[in-house]
Amino acid sequence: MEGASTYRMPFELRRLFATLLHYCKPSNPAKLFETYYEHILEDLRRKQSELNLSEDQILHKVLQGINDTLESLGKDVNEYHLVPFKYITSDFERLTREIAPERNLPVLEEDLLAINQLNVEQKTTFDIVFHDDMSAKGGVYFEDGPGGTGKSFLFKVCLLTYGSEGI
Ligand SMILES: Nc1ncnc2c1ncn2[C@@H]1O[C@H](COP(=O)(O)OP(=O)(O)OP(=O)(O)O)[C@@H](O)[C@H]1O
Repeated sequence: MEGASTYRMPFELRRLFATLLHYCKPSNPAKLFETYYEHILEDLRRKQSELNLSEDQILHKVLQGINDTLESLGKDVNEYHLVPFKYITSDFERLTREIAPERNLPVLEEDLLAINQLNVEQKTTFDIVFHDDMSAKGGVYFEDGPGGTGKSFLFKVCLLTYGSEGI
């Protein structure tokens, strides 16, 4: 952790910290957490005044970052007793976590133009999906077809449209 803290980004340190907890089983996780706490929250500290974050909210976000990695390893941050209270994730945070990676995808200029390139089948599917969503009908859609027929292309256009509409 000490070496990594000099050249790794804080969010990477949270991931590394979680990985260490899981694979290296430190004898005193709370002490390790306390020692590197300021390193693993540096990014949040910088945004603290801009986002008006309290110390409790920063701690919550740090635990959330660690827990995200631990959950992908089948664990829970509460098992390590890093803090003297139970960490609880709200349903909203869970939902945001699923959506956030999609929202953070880099958008290229060519991607923004892709909506004008949809072929007839892609456009028909796109219209069905967005008509349903705009009319608040919503739904779950299953996209299938032979390889190379443009499923990923259509999916990318749908994602970008969702993002730009703020849906
Ligand atoms: N409407 C379109 N206009 C221009 N290029 C397209 C269009 N649709 C798909 N393509 C291009 O065709 C190629 C194959 O498309 P895509 O990867 O979306 O197919 P796919 O059905 O997801 O394939 P696979 O099932 O093999 O992953 C890609 O290079 C993609 O950019």
